[in-house]
Amino acid sequence: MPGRIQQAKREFGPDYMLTATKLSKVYADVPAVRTVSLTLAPGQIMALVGASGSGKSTLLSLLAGLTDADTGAVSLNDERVAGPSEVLVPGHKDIRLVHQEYQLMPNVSVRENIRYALRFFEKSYRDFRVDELLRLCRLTEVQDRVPRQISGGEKQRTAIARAIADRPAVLLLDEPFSHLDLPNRLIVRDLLFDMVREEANGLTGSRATSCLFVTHDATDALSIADSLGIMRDGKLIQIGSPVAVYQRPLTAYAAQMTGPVNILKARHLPLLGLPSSASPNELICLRPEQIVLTEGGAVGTIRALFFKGSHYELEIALSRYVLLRLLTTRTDLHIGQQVGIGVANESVWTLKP
Ligand SMILES: Nc1ncnc2c1ncn2[C@@H]1O[C@H](COP(=O)(O)OP(=O)(O)OP(=O)(O)O)[C@@H](O)[C@H]1O
Repeated sequence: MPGRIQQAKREFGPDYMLTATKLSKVYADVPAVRTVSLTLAPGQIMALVGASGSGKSTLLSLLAGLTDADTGAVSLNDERVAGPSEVLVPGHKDIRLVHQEYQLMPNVSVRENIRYALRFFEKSYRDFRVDELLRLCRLTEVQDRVPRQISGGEKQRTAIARAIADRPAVLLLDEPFSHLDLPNRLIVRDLLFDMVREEANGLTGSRATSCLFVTHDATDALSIADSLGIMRDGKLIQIGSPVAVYQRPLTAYAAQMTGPVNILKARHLPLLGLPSSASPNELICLRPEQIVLTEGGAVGTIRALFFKGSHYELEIALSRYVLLRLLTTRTDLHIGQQVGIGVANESVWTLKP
């Protein structure tokens, strides 16, 4: 019924743009976050990828209003998100952060954990929404169990269900995939994807939730995010579409954070049958899938061969110093075999130092 849907939209509030401007945070003498600026639009999924200690969790906590920034500001549309030292109850009512530890209430059931997030809603809507969330998050079967009686994946999904129950404007997730096996990763991935997409497209009639998640593994980030940022030593060093960051990483670190890659000095390009570069010490990157096995190309020796299910990953030595990784579906190869390889010149991408 259109009337009810419009009503729901009003109850859940307007769409929000989250903006961080030059955020910085130093712990003792450790600069955890350094002048980070970003914008998260309604209905957008952003992923931040970075090594352990690069400042991802601290940044999430700053964005959620749970840590005071030393400098810079967070705002939701035109409203500043206050830090914990400025308010009685830390956090912002329209921003949810799901921690790595889930933080479920230990002594109440899964159902009650989710229901609690809806305590200010009318009972009939609350019951309807809890059932809907249990179904969406595949928790119906375990709804009467307490957290210690469910698996890690079920805990993770309960935490997400609780966080999205009242359709926050912004959902922040700290390593949502890190402790999950493949089936659970896919469930959580699809859940986030559907939630943001459906609501962004107006299918549920409520406001568009935007989602920012941090991870040290880019695999999920590449497939579900609209925007991918790379964090290093507290800095957001690159941000763009997953395709752009994957294909055109600015640095060796950004290349390595977004997937398997070969990084070599430009002076070795002739070994691959490519023209030598004007700057021989420049670093270049080549993704493994951009190298093909071919007759008549540069010749190398297979040093290692790893079965990956749908394909093999090969390590091919072109010289004593140059080892390349590439992918193939060929099944007739063995270690020590000499093979020809080919690389298109346009696949080569020069990195900044
Ligand atoms: N409460 C704290 N007190 C002191 N230093 C801290 C504190 N929290 C984080 N740090 C430091 O700040 C830096 C960034 O930590 P943060 O947890 O934000 O990184 P991260 O990228 O989320 O790491 P991980 O992936 O391992 O969770 C690290 O050097 C960490 O040791």
